[in-house]
Amino acid sequence: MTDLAHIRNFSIVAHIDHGKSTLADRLIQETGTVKDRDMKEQLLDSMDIERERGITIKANTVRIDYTADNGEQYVLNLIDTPGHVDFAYEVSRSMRAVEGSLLVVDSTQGVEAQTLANVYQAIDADHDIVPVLNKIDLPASDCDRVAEQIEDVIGIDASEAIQVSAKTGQGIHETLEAIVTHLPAPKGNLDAPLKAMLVDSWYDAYLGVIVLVRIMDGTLKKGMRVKFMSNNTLHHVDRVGVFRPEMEMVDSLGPGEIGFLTASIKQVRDTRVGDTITNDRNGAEIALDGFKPAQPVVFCGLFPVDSSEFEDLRDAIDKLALNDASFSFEMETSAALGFGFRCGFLGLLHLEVIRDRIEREYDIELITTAPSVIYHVFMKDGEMIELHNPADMPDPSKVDHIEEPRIKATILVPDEFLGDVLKLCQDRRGIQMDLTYAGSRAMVVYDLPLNEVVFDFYDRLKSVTKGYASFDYQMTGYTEDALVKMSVLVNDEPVDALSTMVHRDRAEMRGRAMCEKLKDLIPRHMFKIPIQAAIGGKVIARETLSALRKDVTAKCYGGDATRKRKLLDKQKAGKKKMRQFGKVDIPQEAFISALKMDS
Ligand SMILES: Nc1nc2c(ncn2[C@@H]2O[C@H](COP(=O)(O)OP(=O)(O)OP(=O)(O)O)[C@@H](O)[C@H]2O)c(=O)[nH]1
Repeated sequence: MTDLAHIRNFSIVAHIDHGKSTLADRLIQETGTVKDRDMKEQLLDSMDIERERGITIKANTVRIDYTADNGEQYVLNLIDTPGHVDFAYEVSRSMRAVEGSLLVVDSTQGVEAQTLANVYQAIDADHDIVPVLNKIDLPASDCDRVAEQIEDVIGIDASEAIQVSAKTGQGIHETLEAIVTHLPAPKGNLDAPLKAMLVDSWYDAYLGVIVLVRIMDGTLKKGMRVKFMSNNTLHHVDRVGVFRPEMEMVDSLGPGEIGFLTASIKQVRDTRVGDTITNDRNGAEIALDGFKPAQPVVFCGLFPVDSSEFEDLRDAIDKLALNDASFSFEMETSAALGFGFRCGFLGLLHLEVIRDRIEREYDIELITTAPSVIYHVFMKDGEMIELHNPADMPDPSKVDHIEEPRIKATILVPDEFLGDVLKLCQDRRGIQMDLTYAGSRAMVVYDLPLNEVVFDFYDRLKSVTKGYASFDYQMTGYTEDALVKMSVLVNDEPVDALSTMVHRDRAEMRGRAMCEKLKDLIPRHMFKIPIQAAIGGKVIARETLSALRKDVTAKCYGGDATRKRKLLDKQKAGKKKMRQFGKVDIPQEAFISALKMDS
């Protein structure tokens, strides 16, 4: 157990790619926490997929021993937090477990939208903040300008910002000293009953559920019985330990410390993030302020391309959900796609990560239907239905009105692209709330419908600004609008997986665009195929895919049977990734591509 005065708990907040993980690696290396030969790049990003995509998904933790220039021994606990908007909630909960933050800003870029969003979370959690200007080894680094920007835009003192290159190691020692001298020691009472905050939990194949905790008061000891206060369940603590970053067992953890426990818990779902853990008897009476649970905001259907893989998909989803309480699912049947699951995600990146993991780790090819947000459908009889799937839209004659979720989006963009960004937001039914300048960059705040953002807004934003814009959002609430369900019919059969909710004024444009896209995406068949978009019974757009006249084997005149078979086999292989709708084959990519909008 370490005395409180010699503990510092901190997190690193940064915009994506500003060097948070590299800096964490450097801090670990400089203090000899991991031997040089064991050092891999981005040590804290443990999952393969994270390493490949270079993004941090789960919060990770490491305990670092550091002997400061004053000769004293300190324990530094770093909780690494994700930088992407989808995981803003994970950032907020880990923030509550520490007292300070390093604010990392790339000195060649400056403050970005996620820098703001994350630093505001740190300020909300009452953190002391040490600004760090990273990437000073690069010629484009401009520390004075960026320090000024931090003061102007964020409003914190940056006169003592530390200049660092996480790449070369310059400034790392100064950063460690600043953590010890500028960040506060945690507070806590050793003699009080145990009060530990459940910060995070995940499933480990060998140890069962691992629970990351921050001890507020009292002591957590191996062998003791504890109570989870949210549901009064009792558990026998069989291991207590810390991350260095590998697990190291210890006998106990005291106030201010961060570590983990295991207690033969089988499912992540049995551990509620934000819960308070205390003694089974004479425990704390008042729990810590709970956190809000993560709510999925984007829903889509996942179906196996090969329907015989449904059970495998169920297995994969069950396993993934064990480790990810923010991912929700229920079984879904679709006339067109057969059996599958309707799944809820924190955002699009979360969706992509889960889909990739199913395809890659479980080797199941998937059809992903159009992502949708949750609509509130108010019926004439006063009932309110939460609509997760446009295919379940009730009969419109019984609907009184529909509300959709809206967001407050903050976009930072260099001046020259401002016009394009405003146009994009306007086209997506946005309402401009604010426009300010910080140097040569504009900061625009828009009120936008979430449904216009979930699909490809971020891709479009990146492409119209050549990657220079940064974007962050928060949900604000629900408002009523003129929304309708648009269905798509291929060869006169409705394809429910392609139905979407759209604004009435845009329905025709969207319908036309979708039919044109589908016409390109669906291969020609031996017969003519009408492709239609409709609202209720009314067709609003139509394209016709003409019939394929030539038989692929026709040119193999003569009787070369092998060649003919080869050609047919080739055609079959091409079909593998398609699903049949009535008599029509629709390729997998059509489901996503058809919904991408060009504006
Ligand atoms: N030249 C230079 N490159 C750096 C420095 N620090 C980080 N990088 C590079 O910048 C890129 C992003 O760094 P990361 O550490 O992955 O950024 P991050 O903020 O952790 O990103 P996420 O974990 O995805 O949020 C990587 O290619 C790093 O190698 C630095 O000081 N100098």
